[in-house]
Amino acid sequence: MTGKEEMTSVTLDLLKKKMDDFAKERDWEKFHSPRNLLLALVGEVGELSEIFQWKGEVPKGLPDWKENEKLHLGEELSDVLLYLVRLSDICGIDLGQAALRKVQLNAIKYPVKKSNDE
Ligand SMILES: Nc1ccn([C@H]2C[C@H](O)[C@@H](COP(=O)(O)OP(=O)(O)OP(=O)(O)O)O2)c(=O)n1
Repeated sequence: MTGKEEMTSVTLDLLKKKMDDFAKERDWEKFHSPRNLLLALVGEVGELSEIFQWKGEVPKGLPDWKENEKLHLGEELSDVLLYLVRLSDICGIDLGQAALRKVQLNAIKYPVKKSNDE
């Protein structure tokens, strides 16, 4: 990674471009079909789950975790994100816009007043 990239805020569009370049450079576009990407995504969610498996409840911020455990967690979270971004791109979905719209729909479905009353 270049110094410039480290200072640039990471956007979904940047990750989308990185994944597209990664696949093109290796001639792996043929493998990145919607179904393959979905299965890869689910596999990475499994790897993410394994990190928490058998640990019991974990305090927020993971204060007792070693640095290498947190590094591993970051890697698995990233794999999930990267496959999700790639799957969305290959399906022609603008993930950022879709997520923003979903946040708005959630706010309508769960009004602040109503949820505070319950
Ligand atoms: N056909 C592929 C294979 C890999 N990747 C990228 C996306 C993921 O970020 C990462 C996944 O790589 P691995 O399949 O090697 O999985 P892990 O990194 O989790 O390794 P391991 O399963 O050995 O823990 O590489 C990809 O885009 N397309």
